[in-house]
Amino acid sequence: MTLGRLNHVGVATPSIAASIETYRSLLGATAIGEPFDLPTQGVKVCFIDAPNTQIELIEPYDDASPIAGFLRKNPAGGQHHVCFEVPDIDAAVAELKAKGATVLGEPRIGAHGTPIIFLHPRDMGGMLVELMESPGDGH
Ligand SMILES: CC[C@H](C(=O)O)C(=O)SCCNC(=O)CCNC(=O)[C@H](O)C(C)(C)COP(=O)(O)OP(=O)(O)OC[C@H]1O[C@@H](n2cnc3c(N)ncnc32)[C@H](O)[C@@H]1OP(=O)(O)O
Ligand SMILES: [Co+2]
Repeated sequence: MTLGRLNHVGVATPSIAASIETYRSLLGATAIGEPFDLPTQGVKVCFIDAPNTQIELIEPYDDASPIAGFLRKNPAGGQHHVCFEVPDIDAAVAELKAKGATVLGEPRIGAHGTPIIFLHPRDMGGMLVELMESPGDGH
């Protein structure tokens, strides 16, 4: 497995609209994508571009959202996960499982339209790590 670029930092929020305003007013964010729903993953998503990576704002799509528990513990939201790119998600999953890591679920299509998986925080020193297969356009 080859660790690739940091594709995005996932930030959980109770309100994407409020977070957009914070990034715009405090940090001068200008490249703010249109929010969109990803019901298959239980979240609403909005990407804010930085020169070398993205902030992925995620808000629960419904009460069954995988981030609902996180927001109950952290009502104001906060850093939720980091996502690194890998060249081949299936090869990465096989290698990680062989190393005894807990891969959460099966590869499924994420917000960039390529397959993703998550490693359990206990395998990564308390940090939720997402791996995504590199998109063809490099972004
Ligand atoms: C996929 C679309 C988009 C994309 O980029 O394409 C996204 O990234 S959407 C992101 C939302 N989806 C996910 O997060 C899916 C993977 N996450 C999970 O399966 C769960 O959230 C899981 C298993 C990490 C935690 O589940 P849950 O919150 O229900 O369990 P617990 O509250 O019991 O937590 C267990 C243990 O993990 C710690 N924890 C939970 N969330 C995080 C986190 N974000 N970062 C670090 N640690 C986390 C929690 O504190 C518990 O620790 P413990 O020491 O056992 O108390
Ligand atoms: Co993500």
